[in-house]
Amino acid sequence: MHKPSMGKRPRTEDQEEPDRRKTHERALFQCARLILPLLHPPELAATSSTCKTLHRIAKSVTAGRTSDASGGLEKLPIPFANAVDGQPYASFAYAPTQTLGSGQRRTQPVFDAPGCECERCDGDAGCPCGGDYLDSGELARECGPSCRCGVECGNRVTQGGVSVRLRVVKDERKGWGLRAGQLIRRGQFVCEYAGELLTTKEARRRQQIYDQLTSGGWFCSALLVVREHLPSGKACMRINIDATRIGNVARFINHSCDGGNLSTVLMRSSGALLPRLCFFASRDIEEDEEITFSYGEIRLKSKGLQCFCGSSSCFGVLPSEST
Ligand SMILES: C[S@@+](CC[C@H](N)C(=O)[O-])C[C@H]1O[C@@H](n2cnc3c(N)ncnc32)[C@H](O)[C@@H]1O
Repeated sequence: MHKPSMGKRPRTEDQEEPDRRKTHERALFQCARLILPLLHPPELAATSSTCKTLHRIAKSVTAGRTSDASGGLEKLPIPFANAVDGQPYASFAYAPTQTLGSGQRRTQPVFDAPGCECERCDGDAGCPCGGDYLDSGELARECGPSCRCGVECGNRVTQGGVSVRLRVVKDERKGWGLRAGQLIRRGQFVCEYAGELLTTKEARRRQQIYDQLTSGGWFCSALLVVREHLPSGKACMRINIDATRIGNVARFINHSCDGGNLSTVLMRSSGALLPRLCFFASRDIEEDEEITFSYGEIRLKSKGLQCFCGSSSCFGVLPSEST
């Protein structure tokens, strides 16, 4: 005789379906939360239109990118603001300090600077690494890896990243630009120009590509060439920093023919391999004022990109040098 079973009745396929779907959705959600933040804006938009779950995650990725250009890599968030068009943010990989570009060998010439032996360097007139950045001309020194003091030393102001409030704001004619999010006092450190350090050969190769892209439409390159004259006066060291693909907030600083409101300082940290290009406020900068500097004096291309700096000394054309 057939006896009814007292245990659980086996579930039908129809009953299992919702559970299976939930498991799939959970797995999709977890994968998407890891993968979507890695996508470029067009891929993110395409993915977002495939289903509600991905749309929701893509929206939160966009909101995160818009609220902080540094993606949490600086002490303070650096939000984007755009009242010009629908682009919520600019896409690039954020690096708070310089990185070695492709083709660069890892062995760089070491700058032979002995570090200091101070217990505390703050206000210590005897510290050999110190100096007043604004009055030091274009070259300055800070404590660094070969010093006895630690990272908290007051003579390492450019090594902690951005510590003033900044915003990236879109302008109709100049594209994205950097604005002060607070009053910045004369002499305050604003940011370093961080990007990929390139060999001159690689810089020239990239510049050619960027020139072609720029002539073909709206493209902004951020390749900066810095020339440092060595004390002998006979030689010149050249530093090529490309912040176009990998860089920090300095890649948004636009040019001003009157020199803008920043001083550029080549900063050497005692014992560090290479100097870094650092920006300090050359005067008080009001909240919401655009932060600018001069890209240079030379204009090789008389028909170069039009300048919209708006200063009374505007040349009408952006500086252009042979790379
Ligand atoms: C380093 S990027 C600065 C950020 C850029 N505006 C963006 O949208 O990413 C340099 C480019 O910005 C634009 N730019 C900078 N200063 C400008 C100015 N004064 N007038 C017009 N365009 C400017 C040019 O297209 C230039 O090639």
